[in-house]
Amino acid sequence: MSGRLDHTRWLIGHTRRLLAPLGIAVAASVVGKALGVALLVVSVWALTRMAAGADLSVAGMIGLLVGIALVKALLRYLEHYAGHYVAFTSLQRLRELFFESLVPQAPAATQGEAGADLTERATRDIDRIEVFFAHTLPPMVAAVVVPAGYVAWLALAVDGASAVVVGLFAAAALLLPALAARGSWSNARRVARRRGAIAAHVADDVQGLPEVLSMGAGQRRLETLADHDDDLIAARTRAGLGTGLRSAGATALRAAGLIAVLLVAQPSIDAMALGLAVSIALWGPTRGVDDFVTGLDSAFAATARVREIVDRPALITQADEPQGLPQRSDVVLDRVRFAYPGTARSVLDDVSLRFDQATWSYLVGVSGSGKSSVAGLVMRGWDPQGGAVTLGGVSVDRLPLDALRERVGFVAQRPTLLRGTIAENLRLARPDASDETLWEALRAVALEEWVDSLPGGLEHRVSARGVNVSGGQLQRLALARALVAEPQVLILDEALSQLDGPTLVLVRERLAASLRGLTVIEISHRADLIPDDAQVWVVDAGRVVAQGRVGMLRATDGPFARLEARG
Ligand SMILES: Nc1ncnc2c1ncn2[C@@H]1O[C@H](COP(=O)(O)OP(=O)(O)OP(=O)(O)O)[C@@H](O)[C@H]1O
Repeated sequence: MSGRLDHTRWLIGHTRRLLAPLGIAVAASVVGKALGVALLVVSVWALTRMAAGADLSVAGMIGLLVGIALVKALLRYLEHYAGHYVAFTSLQRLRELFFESLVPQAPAATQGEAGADLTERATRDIDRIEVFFAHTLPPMVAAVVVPAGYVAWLALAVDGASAVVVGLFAAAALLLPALAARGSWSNARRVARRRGAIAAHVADDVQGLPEVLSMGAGQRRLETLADHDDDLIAARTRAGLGTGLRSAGATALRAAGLIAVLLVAQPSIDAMALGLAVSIALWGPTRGVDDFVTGLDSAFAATARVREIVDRPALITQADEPQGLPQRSDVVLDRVRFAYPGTARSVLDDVSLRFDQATWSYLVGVSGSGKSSVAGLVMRGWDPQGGAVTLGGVSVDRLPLDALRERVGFVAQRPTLLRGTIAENLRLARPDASDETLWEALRAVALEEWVDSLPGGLEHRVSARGVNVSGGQLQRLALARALVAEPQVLILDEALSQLDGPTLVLVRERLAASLRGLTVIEISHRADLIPDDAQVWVVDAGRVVAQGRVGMLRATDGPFARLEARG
């Protein structure tokens, strides 16, 4: 597990191009805090001078103090502006990095329960890192430089003994947070882990609410959530106790510092007054360190969670010199052997398949036979351990990943719609697609009458995940969306499974009539209703067990006919 120093290096690596604004924030913090101390010190110095009979202009002193206060306010603004500029630019970069690193890991990293946890890492964890960028370096530098400067001034201009005492107590106040460092760090990581677990648990419950309630598992789920909560509360209580003890220690230290100054500076009134003024005024800059230490540990714990994703070795890698895109769009698997990462069992064993350009081919087999795994390999969700997967004669691992995934459209059995209008959903891949293109796609999936009948038509709003449309409408909308994207290969993974027989036949007929060079690979566990003239591949337990024209296979007593008989 990486430590704080390592996380600091990693985070600073993302601010390299922001050194100028960071420098401005640090300088503004140092000068601003020095002026804050000066307000008190100058006031006390003026009073001691006046008490000693010096002829100082009160108006002039007030003018000076007002001037210092104004400049200090301006510098405070500058410190915050520059600090937050650095923070938000860095956080934006981290978010980009997070998503960039997820792309080659998808869908493996984004499947199932990982979703909610990933969302927590991509949003709230990255937000928590703000403390590191915006509220750490400037106050940290100021907490060291400002006391050092005033102690030097005290020593040179007022009284050496008071300076030593003020310096020692200021240093002790700075070192106090370090005493609790180990406990606070492990606690911060525990808090971060628990927060992630709670977010994942709540997301699962919200998504699976009907199942949880119908299984009578509501109470049990709440109890598990309460356990996570208890753990979080315990960790946060411990963190609060640490902060409280540190704060009490710092207060005691400050009081002791004042008494010590009085003891060593007497009988000189000047040394006592100025020593006290510097001591009291330095509480601000030194307290700054204590303030950010807790937030900083949360930021490092959040950094660790973000790095668990970003630093994870990519499942698939981009070719150093990707090849140009092929003209053809036939898909071929040649003697492919594949086991999911971390598992020993081959789910595809010596599999060779061929899906010709501009044809609608079928890949059928019982549940678990390896059909979806084929789709995953074509889109490079994973890479096979043996054999080759080619598109238009070029190995898919030689193609730029973005271009490959643009070319290969995919419609899942349970697709997701985004909250918005039907038109917005259909235009997901092509924001500039015309209304006519959208209607054409809707006609191809036999949805044009339904959309036309909706209030607003194309502008009708669908809810997130498409809960206000039926399963079959959802699947057909997803298919229309894939058609608008104009892929060259379209993989339908049980994507028409919720359609009744006649609608299924109608959609296949309409689509097949408008293929225009599109290569369609339909994955299904059902063999009935497939047209007689279609090419089909039958897989079973990760092996190809039959292949040919459907009509021919139907007439033979073999794997296809047996699959069809299962219904
Ligand atoms: N991400 C994964 N990690 C590990 N094993 C997996 C993963 N996805 C699928 N498998 C396993 O690989 C085998 C083939 O699964 P696959 O999803 O390819 O089958 P399928 O024929 O598409 O099944 P279905 O018709 O039920 O969708 C199954 O035994 C499954 O448990």
